[in-house]
Amino acid sequence: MGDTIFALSTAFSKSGIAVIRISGPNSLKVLEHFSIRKEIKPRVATFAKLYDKDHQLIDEGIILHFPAPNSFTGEDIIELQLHGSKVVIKTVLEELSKIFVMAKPGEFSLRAFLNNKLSLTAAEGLADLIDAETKVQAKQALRQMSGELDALYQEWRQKLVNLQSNVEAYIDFPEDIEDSVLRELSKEIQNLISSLKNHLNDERKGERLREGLHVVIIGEPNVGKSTLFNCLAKRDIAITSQYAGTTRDVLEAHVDIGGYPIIISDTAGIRSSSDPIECEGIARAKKRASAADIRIALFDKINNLNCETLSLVDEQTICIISKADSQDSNFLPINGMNFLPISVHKNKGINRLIELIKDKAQAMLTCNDGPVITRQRHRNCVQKALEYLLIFDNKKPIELISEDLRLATRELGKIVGAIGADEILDSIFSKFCLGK
Ligand SMILES: Nc1nc2c(c(=O)[nH]1)N(C=O)[C@@H](CNc1ccc(C(=O)N[C@@H](CCC(=O)O)C(=O)O)cc1)CN2
Ligand SMILES: Nc1nc2c(ncn2[C@@H]2O[C@H](COP(=O)(O)OP(=O)(O)OP(=O)(O)O)[C@@H](O)[C@H]2O)c(=O)[nH]1
Ligand SMILES: [K+]
Ligand SMILES: [Mg+2]
Repeated sequence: MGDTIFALSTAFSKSGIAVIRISGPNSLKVLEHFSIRKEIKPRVATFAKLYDKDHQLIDEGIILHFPAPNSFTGEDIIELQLHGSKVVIKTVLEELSKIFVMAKPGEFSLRAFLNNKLSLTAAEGLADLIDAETKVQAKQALRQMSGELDALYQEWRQKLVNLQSNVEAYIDFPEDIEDSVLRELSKEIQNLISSLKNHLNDERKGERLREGLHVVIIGEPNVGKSTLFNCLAKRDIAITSQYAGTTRDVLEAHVDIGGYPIIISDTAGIRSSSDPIECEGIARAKKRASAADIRIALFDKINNLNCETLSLVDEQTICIISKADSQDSNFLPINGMNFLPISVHKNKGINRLIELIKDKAQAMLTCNDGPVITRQRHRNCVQKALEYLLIFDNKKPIELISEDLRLATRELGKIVGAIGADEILDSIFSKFCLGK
């Protein structure tokens, strides 16, 4: 630590206001550097002018001082709230680099974590909030920022620490340990095992919510896939035409459906083809279809349903009759399946389709109880902790029992940052954005 760092915390683009943050023991030096003469009172917004060494005005702005330890990072912070002009931003950053060090991505949050201002999972939640594209994603991030997930893992970890210290009391006198103590220990461990298993058995809902749900549109050529794709994306992304075989590459759009993050893909029409490029497109379409969470299968002929598309239909597939321009959008039961007629051209059934996607997303992404795993990192650690608990056997020598408990504790410690190996912190914070 030690260094005083700075970064632009807002986006580098033309904007109303730009915020530059400076954090570290020497941050107040910035006042002298820009010849700011006004007294800057702690935590009070002060209007001031910034000058360069030749007494030329750079900009006028608002200065904030958050004295340590009562700041976001826990260090002395100065904020320069300037006009969002690229020239102003560039000039000020250039000046700051003469006296301070440019912050690395996530370095402010890393310092906040190291100064106990943020738990590790709360810092991850903060990064998720910034990355969130929909309300439900933001809600999950805010829950994690509030410390729920941290509290859960800390509670489990503390239980393990207590159990381990109970066991260790007997290490030098293993013959003194009574059966009732071992039975109690077994019981506690079985309880933890079932809590951890429960927590892991979540169908990756939290992670999927963070990443977005993959929905793919499939069907034979010319059924109107790209037309529907553009309609759902509310943008003219894909080329549509009357010629079968128009789409070759998989196209993607991020859309917000009822607060749920959906990554929707348009694909090449599936048919047998001798054109090698079209064949590659079809192979990609099939691959994407099987990897997706939800499929939307389009058929434009009720009486002659395309077999190859039908073979890709499963529980998580929404079956659509497309180009149903003169039809009501009520489900049609065909061969024991329900087909929703839609028409993009006549705007029929589209809202119903959106509702269907939303319902499926809700079912796949909503966890009812307790804080959830939101990253693979959490899952890996909980899984490993579980594995150490599963090999618990109260007939083992006490030293071995104690060692397994220690290793399980360590895995939970990694999630909450109690085991703060540099490489763990590096891999987490380096993915944050600059200035955060
Ligand atoms: N201008 C500005 N807006 C911002 C931030 C910022 O750094 N600057 N934030 C940056 O992420 C977020 C707010 N987060 C913050 C977190 C803690 C403190 C802070 O001063 N904490 C003190 C006092 C807490 C209190 O008064 O309750 C502390 O923790 O001791 C400030 C902002 C969003 N908005
Ligand atoms: N009448 C009518 N025509 C439609 C509708 N949706 C799409 N079409 C027409 O169907 C034709 C094919 O549409 P596309 O969206 O290119 O079909 P596609 O499934 O993406 O085709 P490929 O990419 O070639 O597989 C175009 O002429 C569209 O205008 C609709 O709701 N009603
Ligand atoms: K087409
Ligand atoms: Mg197409």
